[in-house]
Amino acid sequence: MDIFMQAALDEARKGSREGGIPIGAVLVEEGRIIGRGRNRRVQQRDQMMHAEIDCLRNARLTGGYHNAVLYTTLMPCYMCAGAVVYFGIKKVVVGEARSAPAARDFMQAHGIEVVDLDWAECRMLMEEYISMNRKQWDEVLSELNPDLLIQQEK
Ligand SMILES: O=c1cc[nH]c(=O)[nH]1
Repeated sequence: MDIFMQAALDEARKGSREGGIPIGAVLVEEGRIIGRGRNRRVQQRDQMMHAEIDCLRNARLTGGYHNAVLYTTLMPCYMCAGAVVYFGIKKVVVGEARSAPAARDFMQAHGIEVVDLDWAECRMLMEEYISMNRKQWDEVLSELNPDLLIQQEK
């Protein structure tokens, strides 16, 4: 069991209890969690508030995260992947990558190591959320840049 993915999952579950989208993230440096966050789109009515962004906003300032690893329950989207690249994070560990089109290739093209654990718990949490909130999740997906989606299908 990966304790850091478990911590990200705890964030996702917290989000779910708040009525939000169950995606969580933690930032880890030298074996310690220095930031935690969860998707708060619904709670704060803020479409920028993805789990990874919330996590980075909450992270302790250390003068860069070059030695940090980001754990996130869902493969990061392009916005979150951009933040990962911006902050020089070198490794991202992902709970699952099936629930949404995402930016795996973009991160790898920037030299970031991406580890996909494909955890059943992460998948099930999202599957349950999507089945009960189809309209809300479709709204999230409809925000994605269609050009990027077409590129992924190729
Ligand atoms: O919180 C979220 C939502 C969608 N995609 C992400 O990468 N994070």
